[in-house]
Amino acid sequence: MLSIRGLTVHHQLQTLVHPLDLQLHRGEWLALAGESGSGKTLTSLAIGGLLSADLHAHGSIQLEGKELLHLSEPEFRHIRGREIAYVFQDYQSAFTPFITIGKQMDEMIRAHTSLSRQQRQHSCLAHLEQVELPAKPVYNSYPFELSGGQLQRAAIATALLLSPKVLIADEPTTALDSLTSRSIIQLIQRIQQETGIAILWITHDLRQVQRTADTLLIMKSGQVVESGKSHSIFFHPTHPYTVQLLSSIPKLPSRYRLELQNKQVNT
Ligand SMILES: Nc1ncnc2c1ncn2[C@@H]1O[C@H](COP(=O)(O)OP(=O)(O)OP(=O)(O)O)[C@@H](O)[C@H]1O
Repeated sequence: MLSIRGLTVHHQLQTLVHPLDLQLHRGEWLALAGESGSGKTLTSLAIGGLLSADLHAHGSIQLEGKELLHLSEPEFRHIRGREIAYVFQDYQSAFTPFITIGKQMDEMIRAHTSLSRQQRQHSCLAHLEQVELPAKPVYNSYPFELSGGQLQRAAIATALLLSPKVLIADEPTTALDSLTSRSIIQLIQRIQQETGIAILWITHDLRQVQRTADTLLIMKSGQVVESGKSHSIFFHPTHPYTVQLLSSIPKLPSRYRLELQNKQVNT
Protein backbone atom coordinates (compact mmCIF):
# COMPACT_ATOMS: atom_id res chain seq x y z
CA MET A 1 0.00 0.00 0.00
CA LEU A 2 2.69 2.51 1.06
CA SER A 3 6.03 1.89 -0.56
CA ILE A 4 9.05 4.05 0.17
CA ARG A 5 12.28 3.53 -1.74
CA GLY A 6 15.55 5.34 -1.27
CA LEU A 7 13.99 8.24 0.64
CA THR A 8 16.53 10.85 1.72
CA VAL A 9 15.97 14.17 3.51
CA HIS A 10 18.53 16.94 3.22
CA HIS A 11 19.13 20.28 4.83
CA GLN A 12 21.51 22.22 2.62
CA LEU A 13 24.53 19.90 2.33
CA GLN A 14 23.60 17.83 5.35
CA THR A 15 21.83 14.48 4.92
CA LEU A 16 19.36 14.06 7.79
CA VAL A 17 17.72 10.86 6.54
CA HIS A 18 19.90 8.41 4.58
CA PRO A 19 18.35 6.20 1.88
CA LEU A 20 15.39 4.56 3.58
CA ASP A 21 13.12 1.79 2.32
CA LEU A 22 9.81 0.99 3.95
CA GLN A 23 6.82 -1.12 2.95
CA LEU A 24 3.53 -0.77 4.80
CA HIS A 25 0.63 -3.06 3.94
CA ARG A 26 -3.09 -2.86 4.65
CA GLY A 27 -3.84 -3.78 8.25
CA GLU A 28 -0.17 -3.76 9.20
CA TRP A 29 1.29 -1.99 12.25
CA LEU A 30 4.80 -0.80 11.51
CA ALA A 31 6.78 0.85 14.29
CA LEU A 32 9.55 3.28 13.41
CA ALA A 33 11.70 3.36 16.51
CA GLY A 34 14.90 5.03 17.56
CA GLU A 35 16.47 7.62 19.79
CA SER A 36 15.63 11.31 19.68
CA GLY A 37 16.96 12.98 16.53
CA SER A 38 17.29 9.74 14.55
CA GLY A 39 15.07 10.97 11.69
CA LYS A 40 11.73 9.33 12.53
CA THR A 41 9.64 12.49 12.38
CA LEU A 42 11.32 13.77 9.21
CA THR A 43 10.53 10.46 7.53
CA SER A 44 6.88 10.65 8.60
CA LEU A 45 6.51 14.30 7.56
CA ALA A 46 8.03 13.58 4.14
CA ILE A 47 5.25 11.04 3.49
CA GLY A 48 2.51 13.67 3.81
CA GLY A 49 4.44 16.51 2.19
CA LEU A 50 4.79 18.29 5.52
CA LEU A 51 8.54 18.94 5.54
CA SER A 52 9.47 22.57 6.13
CA ALA A 53 10.61 24.53 3.08
CA ASP A 54 14.29 24.41 4.09
CA LEU A 55 14.29 20.59 3.83
CA HIS A 56 14.39 18.57 0.62
CA ALA A 57 13.31 14.98 0.09
CA HIS A 58 14.43 12.67 -2.74
CA GLY A 59 13.61 9.10 -3.66
CA SER A 60 10.17 7.61 -4.08
CA ILE A 61 7.07 7.50 -1.85
CA GLN A 62 4.17 5.64 -3.47
CA LEU A 63 0.70 5.18 -2.06
CA GLU A 64 -1.12 2.44 -3.95
CA GLY A 65 1.16 3.04 -6.92
CA LYS A 66 0.74 6.83 -6.94
CA GLU A 67 3.96 8.80 -6.52
CA LEU A 68 3.59 11.35 -3.71
CA LEU A 69 7.00 12.93 -3.45
CA HIS A 70 6.58 15.55 -6.14
CA LEU A 71 2.95 16.47 -5.57
CA SER A 72 2.04 20.14 -5.28
CA GLU A 73 0.71 21.48 -1.96
CA PRO A 74 -2.95 21.53 -3.16
CA GLU A 75 -2.55 17.90 -4.31
CA PHE A 76 -1.09 16.97 -0.91
CA ARG A 77 -3.96 18.76 0.86
CA HIS A 78 -6.34 16.49 -1.04
CA ILE A 79 -4.48 13.39 0.13
CA ARG A 80 -3.91 14.39 3.76
CA GLY A 81 -6.93 13.37 5.78
CA ARG A 82 -8.44 11.33 2.95
CA GLU A 83 -5.62 8.87 2.30
CA ILE A 84 -3.05 9.60 4.98
CA ALA A 85 -3.90 11.00 8.40
CA TYR A 86 -1.68 12.10 11.26
CA VAL A 87 -1.94 12.04 15.02
CA PHE A 88 0.80 13.91 16.85
CA GLN A 89 2.20 13.92 20.36
CA ASP A 90 1.00 17.48 20.93
CA TYR A 91 -2.75 16.87 21.12
CA GLN A 92 -3.28 20.43 22.41
CA SER A 93 -2.35 21.85 19.02
CA ALA A 94 -4.62 19.42 17.15
CA PHE A 95 -7.53 21.80 17.85
CA THR A 96 -8.02 25.56 17.79
CA PRO A 97 -8.75 26.60 21.40
CA PHE A 98 -11.99 28.59 21.16
CA ILE A 99 -13.91 26.53 18.61
CA THR A 100 -15.90 23.48 19.72
CA ILE A 101 -14.59 20.03 18.85
CA GLY A 102 -17.74 19.37 16.83
CA LYS A 103 -17.33 22.48 14.70
CA GLN A 104 -13.71 21.59 13.95
CA MET A 105 -14.57 18.01 13.03
CA ASP A 106 -17.46 19.24 10.90
CA GLU A 107 -15.16 21.63 9.03
CA MET A 108 -12.80 18.77 8.23
CA ILE A 109 -15.61 16.78 6.55
CA ARG A 110 -17.06 19.89 4.86
CA ALA A 111 -13.69 20.73 3.29
CA HIS A 112 -13.34 17.28 1.72
CA THR A 113 -16.87 16.07 0.94
CA SER A 114 -20.28 17.27 -0.19
CA LEU A 115 -22.17 15.62 2.68
CA SER A 116 -25.16 17.45 4.17
CA ARG A 117 -24.97 19.13 7.59
CA GLN A 118 -26.95 16.28 9.14
CA GLN A 119 -24.78 13.60 7.53
CA ARG A 120 -21.63 15.41 8.74
CA GLN A 121 -22.93 15.59 12.29
CA HIS A 122 -23.90 11.94 12.21
CA SER A 123 -20.40 11.02 11.05
CA CYS A 124 -18.70 13.18 13.72
CA LEU A 125 -20.79 11.62 16.50
CA ALA A 126 -20.17 8.09 15.18
CA HIS A 127 -16.43 8.71 15.13
CA LEU A 128 -16.43 10.12 18.66
CA GLU A 129 -18.28 6.98 19.74
CA GLN A 130 -15.74 4.85 17.91
CA VAL A 131 -12.99 6.29 20.13
CA GLU A 132 -15.13 5.58 23.20
CA LEU A 133 -15.94 9.18 24.10
CA PRO A 134 -19.35 10.46 25.23
CA ALA A 135 -20.14 11.69 21.73
CA LYS A 136 -22.69 14.51 22.20
CA PRO A 137 -21.00 16.24 25.19
CA VAL A 138 -17.56 16.06 23.55
CA TYR A 139 -18.98 17.29 20.22
CA ASN A 140 -20.25 20.38 22.05
CA SER A 141 -17.11 20.90 24.16
CA TYR A 142 -14.26 23.32 23.73
CA PRO A 143 -10.80 21.72 23.67
CA PHE A 144 -9.86 23.19 27.08
CA GLU A 145 -12.82 21.40 28.68
CA LEU A 146 -11.35 17.97 27.90
CA SER A 147 -8.56 16.00 29.59
CA GLY A 148 -5.37 15.15 27.69
CA GLY A 149 -6.54 11.58 27.06
CA GLN A 150 -9.97 12.76 25.85
CA LEU A 151 -8.37 15.34 23.56
CA GLN A 152 -6.07 12.75 22.03
CA ARG A 153 -9.07 10.45 21.46
CA ALA A 154 -10.91 13.35 19.81
CA ALA A 155 -7.82 13.99 17.65
CA ILE A 156 -7.84 10.30 16.63
CA ALA A 157 -11.57 10.51 15.82
CA THR A 158 -10.87 13.56 13.65
CA ALA A 159 -7.98 11.81 11.90
CA LEU A 160 -10.27 8.89 11.06
CA LEU A 161 -13.21 11.00 9.80
CA LEU A 162 -12.41 10.52 6.11
CA SER A 163 -11.48 6.83 6.42
CA PRO A 164 -7.79 7.22 5.55
CA LYS A 165 -5.80 4.19 4.42
CA VAL A 166 -2.76 5.04 6.55
CA LEU A 167 -2.59 6.52 10.04
CA ILE A 168 0.75 8.05 10.96
CA ALA A 169 0.98 8.30 14.74
CA ASP A 170 4.00 10.32 15.86
CA GLU A 171 4.54 9.54 19.55
CA PRO A 172 0.82 10.10 20.23
CA THR A 173 1.00 8.79 23.79
CA THR A 174 4.29 10.28 24.97
CA ALA A 175 2.62 13.23 26.73
CA LEU A 176 0.06 11.01 28.47
CA ASP A 177 0.28 9.03 31.71
CA SER A 178 1.03 5.34 31.32
CA LEU A 179 -2.53 4.05 31.86
CA THR A 180 -4.05 6.55 29.42
CA SER A 181 -1.24 5.80 26.99
CA ARG A 182 -1.99 2.09 27.16
CA SER A 183 -5.70 2.64 26.62
CA ILE A 184 -4.97 4.77 23.53
CA ILE A 185 -2.73 2.05 22.09
CA GLN A 186 -5.46 -0.55 22.73
CA LEU A 187 -8.00 1.74 21.09
CA ILE A 188 -5.91 2.14 17.95
CA GLN A 189 -5.30 -1.59 17.88
CA ARG A 190 -9.06 -2.22 17.99
CA ILE A 191 -9.71 0.33 15.24
CA GLN A 192 -6.97 -1.22 13.13
CA GLN A 193 -8.54 -4.66 13.50
CA GLU A 194 -12.00 -3.31 12.67
CA THR A 195 -11.05 -1.14 9.70
CA GLY A 196 -7.84 -2.62 8.27
CA ILE A 197 -6.16 0.77 8.42
CA ALA A 198 -2.36 0.59 8.18
CA ILE A 199 -0.49 2.14 11.12
CA LEU A 200 2.91 3.81 11.03
CA TRP A 201 3.72 4.27 14.72
CA ILE A 202 6.65 6.45 15.65
CA THR A 203 8.21 5.95 19.02
CA HIS A 204 11.45 6.11 20.96
CA ASP A 205 10.11 3.51 23.37
CA LEU A 206 9.99 -0.08 22.12
CA ARG A 207 7.95 -1.10 25.17
CA GLN A 208 4.93 0.62 23.63
CA VAL A 209 4.89 -1.57 20.55
CA GLN A 210 5.98 -4.89 22.04
CA ARG A 211 2.47 -6.32 21.69
CA THR A 212 1.15 -4.40 18.71
CA ALA A 213 3.79 -3.94 16.00
CA ASP A 214 3.95 -6.47 13.18
CA THR A 215 7.10 -4.92 11.76
CA LEU A 216 9.90 -2.78 13.18
CA LEU A 217 12.25 -0.31 11.57
CA ILE A 218 15.02 0.81 13.90
CA MET A 219 16.67 4.14 13.11
CA LYS A 220 19.87 5.70 14.42
CA SER A 221 21.46 8.95 13.22
CA GLY A 222 19.22 9.14 10.16
CA GLN A 223 19.85 5.53 9.06
CA VAL A 224 17.80 2.37 9.31
CA VAL A 225 20.04 -0.02 11.23
CA GLU A 226 17.63 -2.96 11.46
CA SER A 227 14.23 -3.89 10.08
CA GLY A 228 12.00 -6.95 9.98
CA LYS A 229 9.23 -8.81 11.74
CA SER A 230 8.92 -7.47 15.25
CA HIS A 231 8.88 -10.86 17.01
CA SER A 232 12.13 -11.79 15.33
CA ILE A 233 13.78 -8.45 16.23
CA PHE A 234 12.48 -8.60 19.81
CA PHE A 235 13.84 -12.11 20.29
CA HIS A 236 16.90 -12.03 18.02
CA PRO A 237 18.13 -8.46 17.51
CA THR A 238 21.20 -8.34 15.29
CA HIS A 239 22.37 -4.71 15.49
CA PRO A 240 24.14 -3.58 18.69
CA TYR A 241 21.95 -0.45 18.78
CA THR A 242 18.77 -2.57 18.75
CA VAL A 243 20.22 -4.67 21.55
CA GLN A 244 20.86 -1.46 23.48
CA LEU A 245 17.31 -0.18 22.86
CA LEU A 246 15.84 -3.50 23.95
CA SER A 247 18.00 -3.68 27.05
CA SER A 248 16.50 -0.41 28.23
CA ILE A 249 13.10 -2.09 28.50
CA PRO A 250 12.69 -2.96 32.18
CA LYS A 251 11.90 -6.62 32.73
CA LEU A 252 9.41 -7.56 35.39
CA PRO A 253 10.34 -10.50 37.63
CA SER A 254 8.67 -13.61 36.18
CA ARG A 255 6.14 -14.01 39.03
CA TYR A 256 4.84 -10.46 38.40
CA ARG A 257 4.79 -11.10 34.66
CA LEU A 258 2.63 -14.16 35.29
CA GLU A 259 0.28 -12.18 37.57
CA LEU A 260 0.02 -9.47 34.91
CA GLN A 261 -0.74 -12.01 32.19
CA ASN A 262 -3.45 -13.62 34.34
CA LYS A 263 -4.92 -10.21 35.07
CA GLN A 264 -5.04 -9.37 31.37
CA VAL A 265 -6.75 -12.65 30.59
CA ASN A 266 -9.37 -11.93 33.26
CA THR A 267 -10.15 -8.30 32.31
N1 LIG B 1 14.37 22.09 9.60
C1 LIG B 1 15.49 21.47 9.99
N2 LIG B 1 16.69 21.94 9.66
C2 LIG B 1 17.82 21.30 10.02
N3 LIG B 1 17.84 20.15 10.75
C3 LIG B 1 16.66 19.63 11.12
C4 LIG B 1 15.42 20.24 10.76
N4 LIG B 1 14.41 19.49 11.25
C5 LIG B 1 15.01 18.45 11.90
N5 LIG B 1 16.34 18.53 11.83
C6 LIG B 1 17.31 17.58 12.38
O1 LIG B 1 17.12 16.32 11.76
C7 LIG B 1 17.40 15.26 12.69
C8 LIG B 1 16.24 14.29 12.73
O2 LIG B 1 15.11 14.93 13.30
P1 LIG B 1 13.74 14.19 13.61
O3 LIG B 1 12.81 15.20 14.17
O4 LIG B 1 13.30 13.44 12.42
O5 LIG B 1 14.17 13.16 14.75
P2 LIG B 1 13.27 12.17 15.59
O6 LIG B 1 13.89 10.83 15.47
O7 LIG B 1 11.84 12.28 15.20
O8 LIG B 1 13.47 12.72 17.06
P3 LIG B 1 12.41 12.94 18.26
O9 LIG B 1 12.11 11.57 18.80
O10 LIG B 1 13.16 13.81 19.22
O11 LIG B 1 11.22 13.63 17.65
C9 LIG B 1 17.67 15.92 14.03
O12 LIG B 1 19.07 15.96 14.20
C10 LIG B 1 17.11 17.31 13.87
O13 LIG B 1 17.82 18.25 14.64
